[in-house]
Amino acid sequence: KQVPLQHGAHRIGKRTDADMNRWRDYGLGEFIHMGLYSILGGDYNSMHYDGAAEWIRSWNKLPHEVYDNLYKKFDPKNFDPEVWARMAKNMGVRYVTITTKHHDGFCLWPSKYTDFNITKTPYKKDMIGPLVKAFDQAGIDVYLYFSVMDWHQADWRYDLKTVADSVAFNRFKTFTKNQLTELLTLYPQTKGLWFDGTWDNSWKKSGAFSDSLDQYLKKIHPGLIIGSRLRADDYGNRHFDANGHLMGDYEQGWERKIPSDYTATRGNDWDCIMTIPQNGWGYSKTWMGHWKTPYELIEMLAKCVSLDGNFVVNFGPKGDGTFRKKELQTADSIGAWMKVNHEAIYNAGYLNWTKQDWGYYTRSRKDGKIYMIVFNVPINGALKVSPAKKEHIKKAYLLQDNKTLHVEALDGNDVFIQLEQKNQQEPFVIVLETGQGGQAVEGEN
Ligand SMILES: C[C@@H]1N[C@@H](c2cn(-c3ccccc3)nn2)[C@H](O)[C@@H]1O
Repeated sequence: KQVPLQHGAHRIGKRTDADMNRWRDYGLGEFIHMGLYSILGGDYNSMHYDGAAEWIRSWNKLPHEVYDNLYKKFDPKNFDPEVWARMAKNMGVRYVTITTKHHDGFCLWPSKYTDFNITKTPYKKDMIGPLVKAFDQAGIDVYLYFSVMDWHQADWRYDLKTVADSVAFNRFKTFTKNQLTELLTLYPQTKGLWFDGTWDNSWKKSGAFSDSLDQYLKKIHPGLIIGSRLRADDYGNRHFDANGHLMGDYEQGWERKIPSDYTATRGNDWDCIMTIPQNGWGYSKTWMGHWKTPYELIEMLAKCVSLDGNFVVNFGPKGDGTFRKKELQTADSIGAWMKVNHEAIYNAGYLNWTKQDWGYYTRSRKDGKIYMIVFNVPINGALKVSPAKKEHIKKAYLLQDNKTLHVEALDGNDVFIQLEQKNQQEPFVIVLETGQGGQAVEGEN
């Protein structure tokens, strides 16, 4: 039963314009967290903050004014936007999301709405403009991360309990709208805005504003892509309105987690953003716990694309503007794999065949070609494939060298695909050519 809403979803079902179709086909993306927190790297006074490094300002051992005065030290001397763009290109990403202002309120662009910005630092120069230009020239689409929650602004409120709260928060809303207008005006190449810091009651009570802000931003920047983390509906629901419809162009809730299966995606567009360490987005001198290997990240990428999503790997450059070695190596390894196997990732999505243990299926949205991205080769070297009804496997071959593989018919239209050499050292892709109807391969007599 649907309830009447003033500020619910603007559209039911996927956005199908050219900009969104391009977004849907990205496959692989990159997130970059750079800010004052990058200077500390998760440490202060030789103590290590074991929360997420970009949240160190919230640590009771670090006085707010000490953190806020870090702007006097912000000087990424070794920052080179071309190096950042080349690294992304080499990794094979097709979109990048960069922090313009994180929760701490420090702006990496010359905002005229607050002095807490990069022009007041020893570095002085705008970082966002050169980055947008460099990525744009590298053919990588740019999205701008913007935190609504802003710990530096006196008018920010976690909740609206009094009239005074609402008066202050109204000023804050105007400030927010002004900064967003400024970003879209200064950097018109931007394809979308990535909102964060919208989980508090103050914003949940501002559904009408978030609705009008979304519409305003799309009016001044047609085609702009905004995920589901911006809006709240009439009742403070986020991501999905009271009628279960997604508010936003894609579901932006998958932070460090991946849908278990296709049903969990509710048939919406979505992407998953993922840290290489267990948690922590800004640079941290000591990565706590497990660092995901390139193969773990490639498996997450394959799983996301197999479920019609994109996968976005986060990097946290150091305060000097360079990346730690481990991150460069990770980008390199993923890039090497993508060079050989990108056909199974770009412009590819969900295939409704039964999931098998050896890995993930993707189907090209361009030509319908089917890919098997294999991570787990069974002991007997036989990969089971159960096509949907009426689909038959005509041919199977390795993407990397076009080597045809033997296909053995089983019951119905199931087959075993036989692998000769079982000593695969890394995830690999098999291409399947299918035909409709008829017995595609000779059964073994
Ligand atoms: C993209 C990531 N989102 C920010 C974040 C998420 N959260 C958060 C807050 C409440 C519940 C769960 C997660 N806190 N900060 C992280 O700091 C990083 O920017």
